[in-house]
Formats: sequence, C-alpha cells, structure tokens
Amino acid sequence: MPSLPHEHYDLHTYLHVPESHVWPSSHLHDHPTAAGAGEIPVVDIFGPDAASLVGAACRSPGAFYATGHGVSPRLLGDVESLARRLFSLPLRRKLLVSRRPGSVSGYGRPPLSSFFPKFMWSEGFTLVGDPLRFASLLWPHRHHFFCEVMEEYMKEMKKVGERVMRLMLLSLGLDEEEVDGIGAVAELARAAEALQLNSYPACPQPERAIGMAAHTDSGFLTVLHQSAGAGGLQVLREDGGSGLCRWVAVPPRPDALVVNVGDLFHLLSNGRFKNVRHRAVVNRFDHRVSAAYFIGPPDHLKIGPINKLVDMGLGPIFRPVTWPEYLGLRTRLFDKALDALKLHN
Ligand SMILES: O=C(O)CCC(=O)C(=O)O
Ligand SMILES: [Fe+2]
Repeated sequence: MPSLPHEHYDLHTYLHVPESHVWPSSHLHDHPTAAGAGEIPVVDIFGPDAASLVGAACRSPGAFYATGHGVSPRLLGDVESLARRLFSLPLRRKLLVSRRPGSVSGYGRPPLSSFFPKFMWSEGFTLVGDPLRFASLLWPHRHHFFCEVMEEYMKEMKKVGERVMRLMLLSLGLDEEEVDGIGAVAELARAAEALQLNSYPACPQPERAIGMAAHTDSGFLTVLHQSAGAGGLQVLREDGGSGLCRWVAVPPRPDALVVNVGDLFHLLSNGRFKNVRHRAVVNRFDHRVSAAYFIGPPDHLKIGPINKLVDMGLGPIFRPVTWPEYLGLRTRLFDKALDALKLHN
C-alpha cells in the first residue's frame, strides 16, 4: 500500500485490518454487549407526555429515538446519498478539503482520534457554516445540490434540536416562560452548530477494529441520522443501580432520529441528565454512514447549572464554562474534562 499524505488511509481498499487499526480486545470488550435491542426509549417529540418521556430518557440512558420529528424522508435520503458520494470520491480528492490544524471543518479522521494510540475504522467530514468553499473543491462543476441539501438539513436539525431542548428543560421543572428566559434557549437561534458526516467502510475483520471509540459528545445535544442496514451505534447503559454497565445497540429505525445528551447539558442540568457514552462498531458487509448534528451554546455564552435546579438541590455541582473553553479542556483531559469543572469532589 503506497503511503499517503497526512497519515490518511483508504479504508475502502484493505483485505486485512492493518496493525495501525487493530485495537486491544481489552478496550473493545471493556463491558459486555447486550444481545437484544429494544432498550432505548422511543419518544414522539410532538406527542402527549413528550416532555416527561424525554426527561426520563435523558436521565437514563441519556439517549432516545425521536419520532414524529417532521424531517422528510426525501431530505434524509438526500443527505445519506450525498454523504456516500462524498466518501466514495478518491482519497486524493477528499484530501483537498482536509481538516487543517486548529479548524473543526473539513475531511479527516474523527476529531477524537488524537486521544487514542490506534486509528479508528472511519472517516469524517465536519461542516460548520457555509458548505460552498468545500463543495466547490470536491465537485468544481456540480456542487449546488450538495450545498442546498446540507443547508436545508442544518435548518431542519436546528428545529428538531430546539424542540428537544425545550422538552428537556420543561421536564426539569421549568415553565414555558422560564424556558424562553434561559439564555441557552433564547439564544438557540444563534447557537453554535456543526454537522458531522461519518463513514464506516465495510471492515474485513470487524472484531479487531472500532468505528468510533467510546466518548461523550461535548455540546448540549446531538441529533443523529444513521443509514439503514447493519447499524453500529451502541450506548453504555447502567443496569439499575448495580453499577454494572452494558453496551446496548441502537439500530437504525426508519421513523426515528437518535438524540444523545452531551456534556454541556449534563452541566446545565446540574448532573440530572446523563451525558451518554457511546461508540460505533463496524461490520463486514455494510458501508455505514451517519450524520451527527451537534448543538451547543454560542461561543460567548457561559454555561452553568440552571439557577432553579441549583436551588432545588445541593447547590451547583459545576462551575460555568463556555463551549470553546470546554473544548480546550477536552483537548487536554478528554473524558476527565467535566471532572475538572466540579466544585466539590
Ligand atoms: O455514527 C455513529 O453512530 C456515532 C457518531 C458519533 O458518535 C459522533 O459523530 O460523535
Ligand atoms: Fe458522538
């Protein structure tokens, strides 16, 4: 295999998993994997009781299937087929838009790669802001459709995110007026957002590799669309109070998007909502793609535990932080970043 710039690997071409991508089994099997699905709550986000169902799901496991979201199957299909088209381009073309140091946007390995000694079996493309400058490099003569679809998708995701965030806050005991008064929601129209397209090529030895290593998402919440087929997303679920954890599969459902609670919502809820640990495993036959839409506060906004929740409990658990400050902490401490914000230990 000829070496490629920037240590990029063309994962679509391997017959064996190269040593660089083989993960120790102690890491892959850190917890047992649940055989059956059906453990992830399903919530119609415009249905009766939506707020209390969302609240229960966000306490545990910290993820749920959102149905009734109103995003058209046509748009979801377009995003998926454009993601496939992008990742099927020759590697050298994809590298024209590779993520530059210090920048979030662009093509490359998953941003969390830097925390692990082994490479993951995936590639990603992250979009913040206008897709045009990337799309025009990828498809010099035919980029309009890509731009239109991605822009429409981000708008729709923002609506879903806004709805879910409102339900989350209502379920915490805030009333509609208070929800509107919270900077985080009032400013959601200006919220920071990023769309990450993920590609997990079929893997010749899936039991030796990992698509996306275990992590939590850093923002408020993530809305994920995954392609139909074998699936791969798993969330870590604690068995009621026993302290034992299992990886539970979250297979694709045609009617649902998956919502994950992120670190900053855990902080905002003063620890009530679980920032769910999740990962993506790979499979032998299916080229899986997913689109993860991350929502977080605007850069300047300090996020701390909501006052009302603090008054109802033992006082704030965390000190306030902006999203960029928090990302800086994650870069240094990865999954210990939230601990560093704890006020009492
Ligand atoms: O592809 C998936 O199922 C998970 C993606 C993910 O966790 C992420 O992009 O942060
Ligand atoms: Fe994630």
